[in-house]
Amino acid sequence: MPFKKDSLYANPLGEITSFKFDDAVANVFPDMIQRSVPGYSAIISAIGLLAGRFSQPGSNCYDLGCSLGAASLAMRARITAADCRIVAIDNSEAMLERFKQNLPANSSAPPIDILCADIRDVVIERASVVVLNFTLQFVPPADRLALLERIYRGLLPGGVLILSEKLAFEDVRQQALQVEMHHHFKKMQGYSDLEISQKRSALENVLLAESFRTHRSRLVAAGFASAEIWFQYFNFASMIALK
Ligand SMILES: C[S@@+](CC[C@H](N)C(=O)[O-])C[C@H]1O[C@@H](n2cnc3c(N)ncnc32)[C@H](O)[C@@H]1O
Ligand SMILES: O=C(O)C(=O)C[C@]1(C(=O)O)C=C[C@@H](O)C=C1
Repeated sequence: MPFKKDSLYANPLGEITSFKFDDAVANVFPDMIQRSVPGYSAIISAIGLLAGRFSQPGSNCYDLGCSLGAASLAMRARITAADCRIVAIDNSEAMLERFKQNLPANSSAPPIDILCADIRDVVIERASVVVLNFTLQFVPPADRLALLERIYRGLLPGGVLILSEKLAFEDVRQQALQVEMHHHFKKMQGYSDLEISQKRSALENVLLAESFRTHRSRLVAAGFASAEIWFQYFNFASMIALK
């Protein structure tokens, strides 16, 4: 199934419906995320490097909200610890169908189990690496602490959570500037003003971004020993939380 250029918001839409990870989005997702998230490729590569560093023999590496499996594949290419298993979970059938169809066979690399489930319901166990790459922002805020607590409990000593999110800023001028610069980034990637504004409306009340301060205090409340940003490009950041 070839992936196409994202033009979902290119024409005026009478009514803008809430953003969903449906067939239409899954069909264009690699192009959409690459042109929408500044630094996406760098983050995916680094997830592979971090999985190489943190994976422990006989452990599970989770990709929560895996979409088409970019982070799972980056981890698979870098894990050298024996008997690891990658568990990739998403609740979008449209995404997982395409992930399975495009998964290159590699019998010498860790197996990837692909599960269709809500990440708020799955058991996390014997984990050395857990990835939430632009997924927590779509989980209702009231459910975020419980999810992070379950991840923390499922991590082995020495385990890591890689949490990438669109950020919000407490300072009003910072917030306005970073959003403006993100929109400039999207224009540079070929999106029109109409595409940018219609997508923004579709994401309203669906993608709920929070500040780094909120993320860090929640991670600490969930049990993590420390949490730091290792990458940021405007209002998109990736954090490392250590057990
Ligand atoms: C922005 S995409 C993630 C991109 C992907 N991690 C990557 O690195 O390419 C967010 C994904 O999270 C999934 N998702 C959102 N909420 C979820 C939930 N409660 N349970 C499972 N998957 C969820 C969506 O279906 C979507 O595929
Ligand atoms: O396009 C935007 O403005 C975004 O916020 C980017 C974003 C994300 O951060 O997940 C939103 C939805 C799509 O899944 C791809 C990227």
